[in-house]
Amino acid sequence: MKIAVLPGDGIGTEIVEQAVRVLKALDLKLEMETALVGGAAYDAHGHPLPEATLQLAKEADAVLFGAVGDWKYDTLDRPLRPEQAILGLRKNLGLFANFRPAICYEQLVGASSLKPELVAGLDILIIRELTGDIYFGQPRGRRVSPDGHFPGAEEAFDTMRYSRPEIERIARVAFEAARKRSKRVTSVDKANVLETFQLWKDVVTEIGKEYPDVELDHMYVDNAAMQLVKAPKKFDVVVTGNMFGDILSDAAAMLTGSIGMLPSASLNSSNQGLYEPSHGSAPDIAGKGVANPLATILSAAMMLRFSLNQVAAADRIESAVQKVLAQGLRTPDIYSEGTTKVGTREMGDAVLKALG
Ligand SMILES: NC(=O)c1ccc[n+]([C@@H]2O[C@H](COP(=O)([O-])OP(=O)(O)OC[C@H]3O[C@@H](n4cnc5c(N)ncnc54)[C@H](O)[C@@H]3O)[C@@H](O)[C@H]2O)c1
Ligand SMILES: CC(C)[C@H](C(=O)O)[C@@H](O)C(=O)O
Ligand SMILES: [Mg+2]
Repeated sequence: MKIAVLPGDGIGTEIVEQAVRVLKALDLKLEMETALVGGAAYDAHGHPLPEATLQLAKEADAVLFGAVGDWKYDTLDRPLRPEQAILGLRKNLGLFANFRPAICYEQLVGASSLKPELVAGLDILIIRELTGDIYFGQPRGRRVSPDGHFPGAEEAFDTMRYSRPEIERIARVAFEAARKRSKRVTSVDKANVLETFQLWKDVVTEIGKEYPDVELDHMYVDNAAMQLVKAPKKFDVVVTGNMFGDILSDAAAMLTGSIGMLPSASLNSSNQGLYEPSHGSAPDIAGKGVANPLATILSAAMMLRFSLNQVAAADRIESAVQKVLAQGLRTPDIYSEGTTKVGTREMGDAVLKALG
């Protein structure tokens, strides 16, 4: 089983290091090969997603990804910016289905910015479409405005678009996932304003008829953002487009205590997957050894479960994470009084030890 390990930038290298240590300790005969990606690859090779890195990812059974980006690259031409690496991997590998489970572990109820009773027992799954929407729609660009409110002014534009098959396949992913959980799907859209999301709603409703055992409801994204902080436990599986999913999953992260707790899996139709924390390279804390590695370690567990068919090993990692939280160990992002503050590496050490 071959894993492409792409740490990337900022805290990406620190957190992936811990996940790799955990994977190695499992004795699974995993072949891991590391490559540069993002700003690190740009610095070394002049491109955020070098051909060799893309090739490695394509040939691997799964990809373990850290994070990319730093403010210092924000003035580069867009194709050279670090973020294009993760977008390019998603597109090139066809990783259209992004799973972002937001689980509030019992020990972290107090770490959430919401009242404990709102998040205790929370277990929701955001399924984000990952290769379409305004992220990839053409045309896009900057130009002199030919019309509009200010003809002749500089303007920029992007295109939001979804095709029926793109919506059908992500809807099926959501309904199938719901069948294994509490059989409820909330489809989040903006059909009251956008054609793209009227089609989204129509198609999800049609596919829903193939799953009569799953209850489907629809919610506008603005309301969904509000409900997510008002009564998050009312949700089970949430399915939505690329951009709304990006925003709602960061919001959902805080229900779990920290964005440092939110893992993710991005799958294609052959179950090849890329596994990464939902957060970014966190330049504000990079190099300080304080980043929370648990989202990445939990992403590695998802990799074992979804792409490598190593369910027992995935269980071992997830129980080890629960154990270290029960021991009271906390990186600063999830720290609260009465617990023990540890750094990235110490948290990795503790998970290793707790693997048993
Ligand atoms: N998939 C990715 O690679 C990815 C995802 C999101 C953002 N980014 C990039 O990361 C860079 C920084 O973006 P941002 O600041 O908006 O988002 P971010 O997720 O990197 O950080 C947001 C906040 O959360 C904190 N944080 C994030 N991960 C943490 C962890 N594991 N432990 C503790 N605290 C953590 C950060 O310190 C920061 O205060 C940008 O260049 C952005 O484009 C990359
Ligand atoms: C870095 C960026 C391209 C990425 C996204 O917007 O998808 C990130 O925010 C994420 O959530 O994975
Ligand atoms: Mg995001």
